[in-house]
Amino acid sequence: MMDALLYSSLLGLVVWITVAFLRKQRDNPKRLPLPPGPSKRPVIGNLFDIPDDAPWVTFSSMAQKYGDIIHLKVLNQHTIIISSMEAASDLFDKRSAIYSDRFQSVMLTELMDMGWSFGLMDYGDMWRKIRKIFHQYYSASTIRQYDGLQLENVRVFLKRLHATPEKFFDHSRFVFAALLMNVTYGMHIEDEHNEHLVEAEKWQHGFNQAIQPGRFWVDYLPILKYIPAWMPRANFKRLALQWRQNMYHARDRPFDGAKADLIIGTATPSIVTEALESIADSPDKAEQELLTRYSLGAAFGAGVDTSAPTLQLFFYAMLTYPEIQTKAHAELDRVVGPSRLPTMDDRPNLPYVEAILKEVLRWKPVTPLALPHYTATSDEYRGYYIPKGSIVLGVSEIFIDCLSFTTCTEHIQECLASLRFVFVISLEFALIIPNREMLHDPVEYPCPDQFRPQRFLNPDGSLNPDVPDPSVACFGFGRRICPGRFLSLNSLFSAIAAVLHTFTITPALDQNGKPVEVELRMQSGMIPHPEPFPCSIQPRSLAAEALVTN
Ligand code: HEM
Repeated sequence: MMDALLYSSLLGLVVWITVAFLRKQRDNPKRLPLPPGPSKRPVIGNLFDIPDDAPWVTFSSMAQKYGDIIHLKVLNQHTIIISSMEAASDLFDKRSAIYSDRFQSVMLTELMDMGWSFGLMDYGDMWRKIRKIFHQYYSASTIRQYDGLQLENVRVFLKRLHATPEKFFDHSRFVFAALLMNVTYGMHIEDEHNEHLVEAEKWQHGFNQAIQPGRFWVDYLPILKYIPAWMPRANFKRLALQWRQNMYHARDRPFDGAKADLIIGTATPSIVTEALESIADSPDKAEQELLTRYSLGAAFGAGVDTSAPTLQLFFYAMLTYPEIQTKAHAELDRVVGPSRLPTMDDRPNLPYVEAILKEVLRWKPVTPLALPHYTATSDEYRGYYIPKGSIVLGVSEIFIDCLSFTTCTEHIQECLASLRFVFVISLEFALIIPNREMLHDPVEYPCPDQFRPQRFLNPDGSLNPDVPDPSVACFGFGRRICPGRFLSLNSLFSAIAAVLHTFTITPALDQNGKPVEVELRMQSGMIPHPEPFPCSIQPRSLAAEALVTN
């Protein structure tokens, strides 16, 4: 009996090794080496080489040691770190069919049941269908119809800033959360305690944890998903269950509420109601409705967590560069005047404010690693073997490195010395744009660590179309480019113009009446957020105060 067991185990082992060997032969017939990288420990590989906090900092220093294409392996998961424009362009642009999939995280897609989200889906038919619906309602030509709602939400934002300026971080988040709920589901969110908002924020928090490669072991060792949630150390299972419930609530209740209101004729017009009406007579109505639910369900998570930190960084920029604020005030006074708020119709006449928005997006992009991509098949590149199913990341830490350089000359020298890192603000950049258009390329953007909106302007103050527009680059490129970018740019412009028109942002004062110096710190995560900092936000004048409060 024991012998039979031993023999069958040995046979099983031999079959397993043979299959693994043949598969390797098939995928890598030339027996090419993997790209270089730090040495791997037995079984766990580079598990302890990837920190939870700010992994791009580590990736960046690894790139200095190993070059612009690095291989890491954690348990059985290959990860390729790309850190040059040349490599990124070759892979993500020229071979986009191979490099456009997403990493199918067990934690996200299975345990949190987020496989429906097209932002996480592999490139394919389902992705195409759902993205098409999204595009229908958030495209450049559609979003202008939300201008009115946008202004309404910005008015609330200004009132909140006036009432509790010290909470400007929360208000900066709330304005986008409320806008997206408003536009998408027709909901009017009164405050942060709204139950749908609370659930959406919890889900978002979980998503941010789970999207970070290496954050949960189960992504490297999928068998762990079978561990029962009650077991000690199965915290990830309990968290996933909680976040999954938050997700169901946030995705479905607002949708179902709008649908129910539509049936009884009391619905506030919104994207959901428009979409449901458009498919009312469709033969495959049930399927269309499900796809619509999935499509719109992606907006909140993708939109709030990116737009909010961008607005928070705007406050930091204004605090740090008061002379820029003064120039923006002058433009707004001249174009808009004291008796009304700026509207989207003013936008073409406010090039300086437009340049401020561009510079905020360029200065500190909030998606330094974009979203991880995944290889659909194995590939050969520069004589290296890139295994099928590798996570492929671009390192963009250079923008943080740049901040530490104080003078322009020093900065340029350093950036030029490490130019390959300049090229990797996001791996998606490589899909379309050439080197010269990188966000911190010191040739295109001299002194890139400095906040200088005027870099986008001609001497006569008009926008200079020859300066590469960072709003294109920071939203990714190619097949996966951010489909919410039009709404995002409009709403960011609206909020920034309104704040500049009505408030002055200055350093907060300490107990002795001295200005508090602020050192910006970024929190870790795939979408690093600025840590809260103090500042004073006061109405610019009595007329401005009246505009805010009336
Ligand atoms: C400052 C604001 C924003 C930034 C910086 C940003 C940036 C990005 C980036 C870098 C990607 C990944 C692109 C890629 O993988 O190549 C992305 C994807 C996405 N974004 Fe945005 N985004 C912003 C706002 C928004 C808003 C407001 C929405 C919704 C209305 C949105 C919806 C999405 C969706 C659904 C995806 C997934 C697309 C896909 O995988 O096909 N984003 N975004």
